[in-house]
Amino acid sequence: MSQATEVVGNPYAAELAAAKKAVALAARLCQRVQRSILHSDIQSKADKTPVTVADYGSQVLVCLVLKKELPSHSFSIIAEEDSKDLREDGAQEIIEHITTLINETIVNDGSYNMSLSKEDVLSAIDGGKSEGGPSGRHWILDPIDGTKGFIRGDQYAVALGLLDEGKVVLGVLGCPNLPLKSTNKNNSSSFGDRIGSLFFATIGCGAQVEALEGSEPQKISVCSTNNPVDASFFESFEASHSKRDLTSSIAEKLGVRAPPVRMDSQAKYGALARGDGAIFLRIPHKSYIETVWDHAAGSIIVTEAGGMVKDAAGNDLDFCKGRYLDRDRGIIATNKHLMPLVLKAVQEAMKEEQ
Ligand SMILES: Nc1ncnc2c1ncn2[C@@H]1O[C@H](COP(=O)(O)O)[C@@H](OP(=O)(O)O)[C@H]1O
Ligand SMILES: [Mg+2]
Ligand SMILES: [Mg+2]
Ligand SMILES: [Mg+2]
Repeated sequence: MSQATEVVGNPYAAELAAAKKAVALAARLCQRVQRSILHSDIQSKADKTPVTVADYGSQVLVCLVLKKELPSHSFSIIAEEDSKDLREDGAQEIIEHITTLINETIVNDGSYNMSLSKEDVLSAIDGGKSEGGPSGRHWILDPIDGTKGFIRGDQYAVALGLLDEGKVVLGVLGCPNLPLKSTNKNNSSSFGDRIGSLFFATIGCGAQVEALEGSEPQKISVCSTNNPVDASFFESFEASHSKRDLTSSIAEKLGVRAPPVRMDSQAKYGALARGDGAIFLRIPHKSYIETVWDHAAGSIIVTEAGGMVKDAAGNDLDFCKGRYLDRDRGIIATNKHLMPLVLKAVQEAMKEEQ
């Protein structure tokens, strides 16, 4: 489909074009950092989860591109990172490194003739403090989702969504390490062996994928199986993010035969949306509270590809309660045939949980 046909009838065409540009540019910075990541590029946050120079750099670049490309829009963004740790004593070197990475990425891209100072970088990071909510428009950004995968050299995603009057209306997922070709033979395309996938969707317009560095977009859809025996399921690579005793008991109840496909980040939602697997299970420990940026982009890509995304009680995810997701524990994504069966198995497994 050409760019021109893509925008016809899409009320979010301008926002989608800006979001794709923002995610693609941020992904370039991430790819460069991942190729030669150093110990000094990584910090530990107060909650003991990691953050890298690329998480900060990606957040700044996404905000910068959205503001440049949509100058007449008021700008509110709920983003994962803040500058608190970068404002502590001893962080000068890391801020300098982040600033250099951002400025070099801007120069190499050539779209904007500008250079940011260290203070510009810190205040751009802090621009992500919006509380979102049910009214107005708010971007939702995970500058690197799957930071642990990113550090390991595995999958990660730059994930950007748009909330409009309480509903996620647009999502873009940049997955630099995900092959463009689906592993589902029924969805095989002419994409060859290229690595780097950009998934995107706007409400009512379907979901598509193209090469991260640009190619003709292709419509995608979730796999259509109605038999769980033929289904495979995705779960987190990190064992601490989703309880494996529960996911394996759910798979057993469903009769799923294939072993789980373990992958970091919302790349799982992208892979599910194009039919690489049939079910995504995320059942964190009871005390864990989900954030909106971990699911906004991925969930609209799956629903626009014909799938469903629910919490463990079968409710839709509610993205308009602020920075945290208001949901019953657990997130399940699958197609419309399998959802009732998976929900039943999830609820049974949770009842039996020790
Ligand atoms: N103990 C925990 N339980 C569940 N999720 C966790 C977690 N610690 C971190 N996470 C979240 O899991 C996300 C990665 O998801 P996945 O498991 O699908 O790779 C992380 O996103 P970030 O990497 O953006 O911080 C983080 O928000
Ligand atoms: Mg994080
Ligand atoms: Mg995340
Ligand atoms: Mg993140």
